[in-house]
Amino acid sequence: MLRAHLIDDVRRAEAAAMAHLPDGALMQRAAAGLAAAVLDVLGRAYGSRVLLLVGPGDNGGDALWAGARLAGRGVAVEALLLADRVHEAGLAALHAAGGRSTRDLDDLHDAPDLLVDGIVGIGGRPGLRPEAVAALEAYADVPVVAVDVPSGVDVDTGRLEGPHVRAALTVTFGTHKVAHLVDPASTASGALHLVDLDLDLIGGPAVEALQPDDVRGLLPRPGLDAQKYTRGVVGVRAGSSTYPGAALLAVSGANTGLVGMVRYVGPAHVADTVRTAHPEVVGAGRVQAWVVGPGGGDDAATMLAEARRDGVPVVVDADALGHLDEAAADWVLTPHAGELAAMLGAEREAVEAAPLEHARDAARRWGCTVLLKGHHTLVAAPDGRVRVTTTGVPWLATAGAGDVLAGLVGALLASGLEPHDAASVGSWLHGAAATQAAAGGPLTASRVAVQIPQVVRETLAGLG
Ligand SMILES: NC(=O)C1=CN([C@@H]2O[C@H](COP(=O)(O)OP(=O)(O)OC[C@H]3O[C@@H](n4cnc5c(N)ncnc54)[C@H](O)[C@@H]3O)[C@@H](O)[C@H]2O)[C@@H](O)CC1
Ligand SMILES: Nc1ncnc2c1ncn2[C@@H]1O[C@H](COP(=O)(O)OP(=O)(O)O)[C@@H](O)[C@H]1O
Ligand SMILES: [K+]
Repeated sequence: MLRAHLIDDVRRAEAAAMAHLPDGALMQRAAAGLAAAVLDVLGRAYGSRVLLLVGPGDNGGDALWAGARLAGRGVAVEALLLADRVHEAGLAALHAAGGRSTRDLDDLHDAPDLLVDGIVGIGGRPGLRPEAVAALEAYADVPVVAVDVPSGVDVDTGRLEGPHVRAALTVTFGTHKVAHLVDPASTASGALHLVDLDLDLIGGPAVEALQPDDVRGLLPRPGLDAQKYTRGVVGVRAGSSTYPGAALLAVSGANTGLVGMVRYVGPAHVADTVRTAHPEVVGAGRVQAWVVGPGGGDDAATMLAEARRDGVPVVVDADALGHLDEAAADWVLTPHAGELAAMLGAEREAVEAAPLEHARDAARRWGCTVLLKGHHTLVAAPDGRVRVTTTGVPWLATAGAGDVLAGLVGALLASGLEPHDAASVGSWLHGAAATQAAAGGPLTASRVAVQIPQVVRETLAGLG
């Protein structure tokens, strides 16, 4: 599991570690990891040029000490000092290793190969000062390696307010931070590299992200004595004359072999189309979970009321979300930002600016799991736990992809996974299937569903 902690928990763990370590030991570990990661990006030391952007705190100190190490390896290192006072020992070390520093952007001429953003770290307030913005604008085409976090982002919430760094790589220390994983700040973090500081983090993670091993441990697999009914039956109530395709896509997400049987209930002509494409699918009967809503149109309210009567877990998606007055604890709601905004009486922009806060609010409000779709989909539980999906590609933002996801999550619920696991494992598989199917190019929702068994196969085999 990849875990992200809040700043206060990081500071507590750092203080505990420093109590029994020599002075500066943690910063040296951080700087060594940072220098190694920068060298990796540069590919060679001699002939490379790096510019450090240095702010007033220990984040700047990390950058300066790493700069000293890089200068010692033959990299041409300059530091632009963006504060009246910077980390003294770090600056002295940089100078001693042959690096140079200035306070004036005009002293710098040729563009470096790489910027190292040591402006602020976990002590930073959101936004950047004009001097920092000017330096970033002067080298807008140069890739940035962020130290700990891209400066200017709101580290604990993932919000973006005001100017901030856009990193190609963020080298972080001890544990991940919320802004690395949660939108919109995750889009400013680039690739992530964690330098282990051997911290003892006592507080639980603020958010976590499933890794292939976690998914392998959670995936349902049939026992030797399995029968189709013991593996779970999922039912899909979706589609209408206006949107017959949504029924097909939801069924294709449900019918990937993860349960013993799939039922479809909907208009007769839609049911015919569904069974032509998926001959395994049967009609009404007992299920262990329902998927309700994709393409339901005006029938969505009835679909939801009928599914509710069975007292089994329900995935509530798309049109059905507009008819939700109450939910049971074992339900999963799967809105995108626009749908969640309507559910909460908020503006879509407000949800997009603070998805973590809104997903948590919704999970508490309805007392069930809420899966908020987006670039990094969030799965929030009513007790505040949140998982974030880091698989997937932007090509997945395509019509019908959400219908496939709803079907897949429903199948995992029917197989017996608890709602938080079903939603987060489903979202992980959905993203991984999209990445594989897209293979660097465009994608349609149908292709995502077709790819799911292959992703399951590789995950079970430990190839993920
Ligand atoms: N906590 C840890 O476990 C470790 C922390 N280290 C480094 O220390 C950093 C935290 O250092 P600090 O606590 O000194 O804090 P920062 O270096 O993040 O900066 C805080 C300083 O920046 C100023 N400031 C705040 N917002 C600003 C803004 N938007 N623009 C300009 N100035 C701003 C503040 O007034 C304060 O002087 C971490 O991010 C990491 O890089 C590492 O050296 C090693 C381990
Ligand atoms: N920028 C993005 N990067 C990766 N995945 C995305 C991005 N934007 C949306 N997605 C994913 O694409 C899918 C779109 O679903 P949804 O909005 O419900 O569309 P539809 O209703 O047409 O099926 C969701 O799984 C969502 O997480
Ligand atoms: K930084």
